[in-house]
Amino acid sequence: MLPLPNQIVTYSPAYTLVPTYECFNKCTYCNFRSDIGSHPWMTLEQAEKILFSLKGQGICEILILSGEVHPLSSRRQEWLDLIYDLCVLALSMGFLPHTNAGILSFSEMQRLKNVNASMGLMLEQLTPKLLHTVHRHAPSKIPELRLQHLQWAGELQIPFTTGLLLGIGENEDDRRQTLMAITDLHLKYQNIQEVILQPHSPGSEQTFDEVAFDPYQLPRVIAQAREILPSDITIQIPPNLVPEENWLLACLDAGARDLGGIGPRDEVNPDYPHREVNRLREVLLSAGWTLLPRLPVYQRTHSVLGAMAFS
Ligand SMILES: O=c1nc2n(C[C@H](O)[C@H](O)[C@H](O)CO)c3cc(O)ccc3cc-2c(=O)[nH]1
Ligand SMILES: C[C@H]1O[C@@H](n2cnc3c(N)ncnc32)[C@H](O)[C@@H]1O
Ligand code: MET
Ligand code: SF4
Repeated sequence: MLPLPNQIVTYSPAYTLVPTYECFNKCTYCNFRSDIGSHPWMTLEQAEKILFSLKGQGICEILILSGEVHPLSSRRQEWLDLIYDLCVLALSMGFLPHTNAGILSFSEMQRLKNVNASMGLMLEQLTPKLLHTVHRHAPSKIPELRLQHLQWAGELQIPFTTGLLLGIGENEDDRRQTLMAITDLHLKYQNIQEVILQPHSPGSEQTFDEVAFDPYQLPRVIAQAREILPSDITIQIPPNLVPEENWLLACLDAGARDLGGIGPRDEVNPDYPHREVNRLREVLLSAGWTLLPRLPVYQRTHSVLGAMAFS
């Protein structure tokens, strides 16, 4: 018997490629970035080897997640070309790219749209007070810039993932404001597929010494988000950052319906490995949920690449 639609929870079998860890921002919660010039960038030859080894493993999405090169740097064009070429390579090998490379210009987004099934950028939190704390040295996290990026993604009709980073110094009202801004953009452009509610999870590399977002609060925040967001936006949570199975199930009861990209290494939070997909499937099934894989595009209407994926 097929599961009822409201009993389905999805995930995307994914692998993350990192063009560069180098980043001109210094978000204090980041465990990912490295200093400019400290490591060589990924080469297409390296990427080809990795992608070749992934064939036949059921992986569909290639998440291209990058540190950011300053918009005025002489290497900006080379960086964007590398991201573009990685997307083309992934497509040519039968994968669907999803790029989150931080803040891009309109023309950069326009170019990457042609080689991505979908794209993403976390709004994090809109409150400007974070520019004095965790984002003090992170010009890419200026709220207006991120809103502008989302607006352009809407104008370009790019199927899009955004989200909130939770527990970085915001309060409940700040979260509500951020969720309302996402709602407004979606009502205008209808291109937001999912909103990630991402609990801040400390790792070994970061300078921010705040505690983790309390995972016991997550179901409440999900319920709040579900009340604000339009019903055609799916709420995504990262299962590796919710270690207790009962609480993961409580998150689903509260309205989360997607577990994001699941792959061998969480590049953003390498200290929190994923459970085996089979284990996740068992846990969910014990409470009546059916875990199913999905593509990085939800609908066929928004992008040519998306339509091709379903044909
Ligand atoms: O597609 C995305 N996946 C995001 N993911 C998912 C993730 O990078 C991978 O898809 C899997 O974790 C791979 O194992 C995050 C995971 C984290 O632990 C922390 C932050 C993120 C943020 C994003 C994101 O902005 N976009
Ligand atoms: C790619 C996305 O990863 C998220 N991100 C960055 N660092 C952390 C962390 N320590 N814990 C959880 N999420 C994090 C941010 O929201 C960013 O936009
Ligand atoms: N640098 C981008 C951002 O923060 C994506 C990767 S973050 C680990 O938005
Ligand atoms: S979170 Fe993204 S923008 Fe911030 S320092 Fe890390 S890589 Fe750079």
